[in-house]
Amino acid sequence: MVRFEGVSMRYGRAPETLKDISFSLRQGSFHFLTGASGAGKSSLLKLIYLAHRASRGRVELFGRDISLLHAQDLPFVRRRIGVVFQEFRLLDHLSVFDNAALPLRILKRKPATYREDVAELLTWVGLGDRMHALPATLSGGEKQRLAIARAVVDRPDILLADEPTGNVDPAMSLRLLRLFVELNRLGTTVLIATHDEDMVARAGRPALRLHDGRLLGAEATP
Ligand SMILES: Nc1ncnc2c1ncn2[C@@H]1O[C@H](COP(=O)(O)OP(=O)(O)OP(=O)(O)O)[C@@H](O)[C@H]1O
Repeated sequence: MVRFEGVSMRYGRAPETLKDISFSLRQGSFHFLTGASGAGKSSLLKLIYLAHRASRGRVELFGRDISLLHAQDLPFVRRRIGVVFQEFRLLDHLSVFDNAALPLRILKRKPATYREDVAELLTWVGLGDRMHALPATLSGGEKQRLAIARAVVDRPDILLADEPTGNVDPAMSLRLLRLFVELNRLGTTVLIATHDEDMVARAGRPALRLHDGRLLGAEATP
């Protein structure tokens, strides 16, 4: 699903943020990505969701070297990847329901085909009674849960989540973890960047550990 071979990346002319990273994520696997603030977790996710290019090495997605993808292929590849951004990136003028349904709206699916599923998903993340609200009226934790609902609504092949439980209480964190586990059980490859070592321990899943832009440890390659 995802394969990095000797990958480095830098922002502009700055020194390398990620250095010589190699790992692979098999289809259907579930990993955490841990490391101190600034270790490079978000940067590594950016390489996978094609928001940034490697400065060295090779990144493969779905068995294809991404440097060989044509520009017109990029939207199709991106569509297979659900992303929970650290800063949510919700659309302020759309309701909670329409934000959650956004990937389906972009695909021009008919609302009648997804209305119930989206409502059920929003209920699952505890937003069943906020479906008609605007994002500006939500708490930080509610925004985070909406961002998660939007990322998983179209059952992506890969789910990337950047600190997805940073703003919620332990009970909701557990509930969201169960949502990720359930999605993974249905076949989605999951990679969650987090500081939450308790969640990592509880989940009993392998972790890729970043330190100062380098990947540590034998756990890194499943
Ligand atoms: N857009 C950018 N331009 C320049 N430098 C950046 C940019 N984004 C991140 N960096 C730098 O890259 C390094 C890694 O940042 P990154 O956000 O990937 O770390 P992180 O492990 O996700 O941190 P956190 O847990 O605080 O989110 C940091 O030194 C950061 O300042």
